[in-house]
This record gives sequence, C-alpha cells and structure tokens, in this order.
Amino acid sequence: MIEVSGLSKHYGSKRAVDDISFTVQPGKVTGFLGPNGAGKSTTMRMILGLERPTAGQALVDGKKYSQLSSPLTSVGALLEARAVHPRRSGINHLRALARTHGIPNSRVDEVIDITGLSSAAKKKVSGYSLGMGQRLGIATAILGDPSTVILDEPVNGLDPEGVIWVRQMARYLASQGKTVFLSSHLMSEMSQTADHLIVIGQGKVLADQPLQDFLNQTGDDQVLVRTDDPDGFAEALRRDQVGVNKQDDGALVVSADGRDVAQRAQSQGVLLWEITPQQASLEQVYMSMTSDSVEYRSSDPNAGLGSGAANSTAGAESTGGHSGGGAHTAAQPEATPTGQGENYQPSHSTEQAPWNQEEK
Ligand SMILES: Nc1ncnc2c1ncn2[C@@H]1O[C@H](COP(=O)(O)OP(=O)(O)OP(=O)(O)O)[C@@H](O)[C@H]1O
Repeated sequence: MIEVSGLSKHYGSKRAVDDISFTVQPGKVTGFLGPNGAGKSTTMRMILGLERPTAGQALVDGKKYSQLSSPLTSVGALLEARAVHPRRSGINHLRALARTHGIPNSRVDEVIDITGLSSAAKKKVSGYSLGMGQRLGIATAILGDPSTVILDEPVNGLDPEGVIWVRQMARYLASQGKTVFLSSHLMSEMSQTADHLIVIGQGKVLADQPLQDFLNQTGDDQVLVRTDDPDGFAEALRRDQVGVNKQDDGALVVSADGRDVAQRAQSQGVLLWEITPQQASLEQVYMSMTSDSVEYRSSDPNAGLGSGAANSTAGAESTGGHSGGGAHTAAQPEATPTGQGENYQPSHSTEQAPWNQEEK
C-alpha cells in the first residue's frame, strides 16, 4: 500500500506537487493520470525516495522508502531514466541487481521468462528496442517479487502488442494482491487497465475514485435515439433549440435526457424504437476535468506546420511523446541497501504466465 499525505514539491516558485494526499490500495491497478507536467513523475520519484519532498510524506507499506530494509523486495519501479549500463546484457544487469539482494539466478531466469526477454537476454542493452527496454525495466521492477509496483508511463512509445502486454502484466500483478501504481497521460489506456483513478493537474489531485465512478460523471445528458423519421425528428428538435447530430447509420445523438426526448417524440407523433443513454467517454470527462491544468497546449493543430521547426507545444494528449524527451526505460533506484536476500520470497509461479498469452 502507498500512502501519500500532504506531499508537496516546489522547484523555486514552481509548485510541481502541491499538497496532495491519496492512498493506493493493494489488489488493484491504480492509474495516476494527468497531462504533461501535472506532477506524476515528481510524485513517483518522491515515493521512491529519489526526490526530497518540500512538505508531507509518502509511505510504502507504512515506511518511507529510505527506511525499507530490502527495497527491491518491497517496491519495484520502472521510471524514465535509463539506469542500465548499455554494454551490459539484460541478463547480466538483472543478475548484478539480484546479487545485491541475495536473489537467486533462478529468479532472474524466471523474470526473463515472464517478460518474454529470453531471446534478447544475452544481448547488450544498447541494442534493445524501446519495447525490449520496457520489458527489461519491468523485469527489473518485479525481480524481488515486491508487494508494490510503480510504473511511470510504461506504455509510452510501445507498439500495440507491447501495450497489451503491459496491460496484462499490470492486471496480473494486481490479481496477485500487489499494489500496482501506473502513470499515464493516455485516457484510453487507463480505461482498459485501471480499477481506480487518481487524476492530477498542476500538482493538485483533481479526482480520486473508482474508474466506473469517474466514467459516470457524464457532463451534459446525451441519448442516442432511433426512429423511422430521423430527419423530421432532428428538424423538430433543432427548432426547439435542442442539440442533435445525425450519425451515418441514421441514429440521432440528442443533447437531452431520455424522458425529455421521449416526450418531444410523443408530442411530434414520432415513434422512437431505441433510446440509449450515452456515457461520456473517459476522454471527454478527463479533458473537461483537466482543461484548466494543461501545461503545454496547442490550440491550433496546424500551428507551427510549415515553419520548418518542430512544434514544441505538444498537446496534452500526444500519444508517443513525453515532456522529458527521452525514452522510458528501467530505473530501479540504485541506492538500495544490500544483503537482504533472506527477505526474498517469490509468491507465484511463472507457469501459465497470462501476460504472454494472447488477449481475448
Ligand atoms: N528538477 C526540476 N526542476 C524544475 N522543475 C521541474 C523539475 N522536475 C519537474 N519540474 C516541473 O514540475 C512539473 C511537474 O513535472 P513532472 O515531470 O512531475 O510532471 P508529469 O506529470 O510527470 O509530466 P510528464 O507526463 O510530462 O512527465 C513540470 O512543470 C516540470 O517542468
């Protein structure tokens, strides 16, 4: 479990993280969501003892990171900084790390298998693709079979297969009772992975609730209706100043609640044979929630095109980029106490590894 209370981080006058409190529960995937610059990485770095808070504290299983006697077996992390020697092979990187905690080489083989790295394990890390680097990062994070796993933007830049793999891995770890804390600025990804969402914007917590509750925060009521006379009904609605959009298949999406639409249809003598409430997409709810806290905004999608210069104001929803600029790779915090191998207790077998199976 992760407990964050009154946590702040100021860089000069910049409040990167501004008095936030939340708890990340075990047995769930908790998505940590926010636009670029919202404060996600800074928060994660404070949880991992890589950044000193200006105020407040972050505890993992009741202790500050620096107080954990065997960090690798308590909390595993994938951060953005590249912490692997490029000329070292993946397997040697893992073995070296394992030795610091008395973790047997058999566990190294196990995580290589779990993460699908077998064919690349003996190759130098410098030759790894982004996806392979992410797999090695996750192998590093789970090496000590920790009860808490923190992944900062783990799907950034991955191909669809890699994205599905990370998703399955996160869900599997949660199903094993682990605390899984995953950051992303991609709503679509979170909607398929997380059970619980913590949304952050400009260093403040904007929402902390189950995914379903988040989804239920629909803004304006909208219903999809079907009728034999979509054009006539749409015209009548527009005359009454009710917003309506006709879809290619003839369905109408009407900005009103179902009862109102049914009454209007009745008064017009129009037969409706479908009325379906429309749930706002996670994207819509998120965009409206964070619209005031986007640090980098591009109002015109064509802005900068043709100038020959790269547009530096990347939109908050850009899928492949990251304000940090670099690829996300493994960063198990290196400053870890050593020689605590007796704490290592793998809790699960790698047989039938679900993350290596095809998504149904
Ligand atoms: N070392 C630092 N010095 C000064 N400002 C910093 C530093 N680290 C982060 N910031 C600023 O703090 C804010 C939060 O940054 P952070 O990287 O935590 O955001 P984020 O939500 O992880 O964003 P992203 O998705 O772009 O990584 C940003 O405005 C960032 O520019």
